Amino acid sequence: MSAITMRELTKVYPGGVRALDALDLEIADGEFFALLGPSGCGKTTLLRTIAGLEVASGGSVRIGERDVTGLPPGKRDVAMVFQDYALFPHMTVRDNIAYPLRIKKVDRRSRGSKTADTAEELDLSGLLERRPGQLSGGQQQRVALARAMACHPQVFLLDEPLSNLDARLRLEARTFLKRLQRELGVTTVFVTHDQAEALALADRIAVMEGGRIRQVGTPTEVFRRPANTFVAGFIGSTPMNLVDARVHGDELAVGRARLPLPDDSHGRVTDGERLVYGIRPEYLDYSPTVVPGALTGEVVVVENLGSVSLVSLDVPADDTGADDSGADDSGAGDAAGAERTSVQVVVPEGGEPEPGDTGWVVPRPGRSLLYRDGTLVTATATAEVPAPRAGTAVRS
Ligand SMILES: Nc1ncnc2c1ncn2[C@@H]1O[C@H](COP(=O)(O)OP(=O)(O)OP(=O)(O)O)[C@@H](O)[C@H]1O
Repeated sequence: MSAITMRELTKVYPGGVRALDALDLEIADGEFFALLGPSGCGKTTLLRTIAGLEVASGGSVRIGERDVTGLPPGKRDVAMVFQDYALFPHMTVRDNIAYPLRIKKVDRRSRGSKTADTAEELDLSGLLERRPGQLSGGQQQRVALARAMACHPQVFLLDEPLSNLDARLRLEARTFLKRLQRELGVTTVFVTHDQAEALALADRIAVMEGGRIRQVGTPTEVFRRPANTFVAGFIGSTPMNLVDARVHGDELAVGRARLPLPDDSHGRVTDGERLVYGIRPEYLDYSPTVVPGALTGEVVVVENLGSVSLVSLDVPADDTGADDSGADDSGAGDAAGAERTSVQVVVPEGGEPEPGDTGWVVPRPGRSLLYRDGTLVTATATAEVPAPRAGTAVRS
């Protein structure tokens, strides 16, 4: 078990693609850590560079006390599980699990006992004589994990560990993986492009873009307080509402609505300043009746998500004329096709409106965020993040 520390880690592929750009990251001993981001952001390159399968172009990787930057994969004491599991098709499950022990020249007797123990732990004892082709996807995944575990490495590296499983098996495997990691307590880094998977599994998440890290935090932190609009748009099963706004005294003008300034923005914004107002659809309450000052608009789409619906409202976004010309009061702004923006709100079962209805949406206290030039305007202290409740609104 070990911490992993990366300093100014850079990887430039032949041809000039800068897949990792002077990246700094610390992963704690025993942590279950997710690398998350869109395709091409450098997740797999980072994992492979920790494993030693890619050679860093600059910077360093430390595992525990050791600088492993120049070491080959076999000398790093890490085990990697590949997306396609990379099992040997001609070998039995037993031989697949024992393979790395054989490479390490572990004697036959302890090889046998370690293989049996690991198989037992992963519920594979009854399958030891089968070949990979005779196993289900979930069983193959467990064999790949067993092969990685048999050597008791300091670090597990998992590349999209659940992506080859169908939706139901994936949920099962998720629970299994989380329990296993907790029991073993081995520092584990996994790559995923699925934000729901990262939120559900990880102790902490690094959200990456273009070879850099845009935010590192617990699932609660990245969900509730995305550090920038990139993370705000990427995390969450429905993206955060991000709407143009203007500071108006101690209020915020969003379209024609006047909202209270978020608590932690007091003293950090100036009157008249243009910012982006962010609020998650889960943290807005829908009202079919007038709420003075609230955001209001026409319901355009109602999507049924099971126990809740996602309601999209078309909200007038343009507040520029409101104070200066009084044109808004005449309704001329609408007729002239004033800018509109879409605001989404999660509505519980039974309260869904119909398309064409007029609705009002009210932010829950403490959930509104402000972004200046794409960066969160905040006091930054994570202590300000309310403690997560059981059954938090993070959906997966
Ligand atoms: N062997 C290579 N040679 C040249 N460029 C590469 C190589 N491997 C990856 N790249 C480039 O490096 C960047 C990062 O790729 P990487 O595979 O690390 O991204 P990723 O976040 O894992 O993406 P995905 O989710 O699609 O797997 C991409 O622009 C990719 O095209």
